Amino acid sequence: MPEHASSKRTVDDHRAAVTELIGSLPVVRQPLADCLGLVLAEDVAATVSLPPFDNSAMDGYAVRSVDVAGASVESPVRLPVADDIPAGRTEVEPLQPGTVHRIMTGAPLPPGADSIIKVELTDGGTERVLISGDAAPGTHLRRTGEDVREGATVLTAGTVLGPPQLGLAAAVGLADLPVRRRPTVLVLSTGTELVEPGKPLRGGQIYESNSVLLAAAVREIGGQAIVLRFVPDDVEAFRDTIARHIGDADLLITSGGVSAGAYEVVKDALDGHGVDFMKVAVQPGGPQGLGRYLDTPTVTLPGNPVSAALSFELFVRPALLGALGHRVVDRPHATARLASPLRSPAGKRQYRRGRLDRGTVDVVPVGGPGSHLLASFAASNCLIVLDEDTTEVAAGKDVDLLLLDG
Ligand SMILES: Nc1nc2c(c(=O)[nH]1)N[C@H]1C(S)=C(S)[C@@H](COP(=O)(O)OP(=O)(O)OC[C@H]3O[C@@H](n4cnc5c(N)ncnc54)[C@H](O)[C@@H]3O)O[C@H]1N2
Ligand code: MOO
Repeated sequence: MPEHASSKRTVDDHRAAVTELIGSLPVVRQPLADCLGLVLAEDVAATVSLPPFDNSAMDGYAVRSVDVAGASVESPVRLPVADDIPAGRTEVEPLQPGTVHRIMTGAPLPPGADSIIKVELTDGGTERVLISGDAAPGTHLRRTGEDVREGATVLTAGTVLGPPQLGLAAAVGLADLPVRRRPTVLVLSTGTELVEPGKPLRGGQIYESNSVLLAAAVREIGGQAIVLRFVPDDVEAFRDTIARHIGDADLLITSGGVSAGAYEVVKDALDGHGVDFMKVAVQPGGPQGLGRYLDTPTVTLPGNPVSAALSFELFVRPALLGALGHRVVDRPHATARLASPLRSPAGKRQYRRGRLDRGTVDVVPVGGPGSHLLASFAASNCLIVLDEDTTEVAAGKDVDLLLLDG
């Protein structure tokens, strides 16, 4: 059967269809420890000010600045130490004129004190202390609310929660945060020829790699992947495996079994059961399927390892990022000079593997266009995008890139 480029779906249309299929994930309150990389779904406010109370920024002595005015090495001031305040003291006695309190970093400032003399400017005394430096009012003090005021919005909806944001949430007293919950994604590989890595390989068999790659790609963006051991090319076994696990899943991703062969298990099992199969005008990654199987969003990727990886990259990754609430779902683009000429099939958007190294202006194609060349993909850090109208690009021409490590 001849291929008609015009009857194929565009990359952008397929991506939009996958995005619509997956939709948005529900908002839940998640403990901070499980929020890394997730997106805040609502603004959140501080339950306390930060700092919550006036406190010392130094280990030293809380003083009234007038009591140490003019103190120096040549003319030190000796004062009685009336109290000792470690960090964590919840009750502090007021500071009486003419006395000091020994105080540690983070300990509450006693009423009446207006500055801190750090211990290095003293003899460190515990009964009486010799102070050989003065301090203007406010020295080494951390004031209530100077970082955050109680009730203020500290993190806004749409923020990607990294270590500093999670630390801030904890500091203002929040134990959990409203986020879009992690999607649970079933990853299922098909093919009688596939053998689990670590087991002996016979002629005609290959090690199964797609489920490892796809599960890692799901986890990288914050999803939970459940890898179902790949099933042989047997429609009933395939349907049984899915039926046993699909209940709790937000998405089913399969790889393999979707092209034109005699044993296309995914197609045979899902076609007419809520999943449609089509060709997308892309290379690699042409044969695709999507729909709802047993009412669960289902995306069927082609089996060639680079096809599966690239299909995830182009269609599933942005859809899952969008479902998680990310505002930026695209990889960064760049333009670079092509180091060696490339050809591309008319009517298809081709994604070639490339390397663009820091400080260089040329992008170097890595390996050929074949969708079985996994090592080339693993050695790349960008994709060279050759659009549907491009059939060749000469060396030295500018090309559009998607940066995979950006
Ligand atoms: N007559 C045609 N043949 C093929 C066409 C076509 O249009 N007409 N399309 C080709 C393209 S493009 C692709 S991509 C593949 C897609 O095929 P399937 O999705 O049916 O995948 P399989 O046949 O099951 O496998 C393809 C290839 O990839 C290897 N594979 C599969 N799964 C895994 C896995 N989990 N880990 C590692 N390797 C895997 C498999 O052994 C095959 O070598 O079809 C072309 N053919
Ligand atoms: O379209 Mo297939 O995915 O190139 O190898």
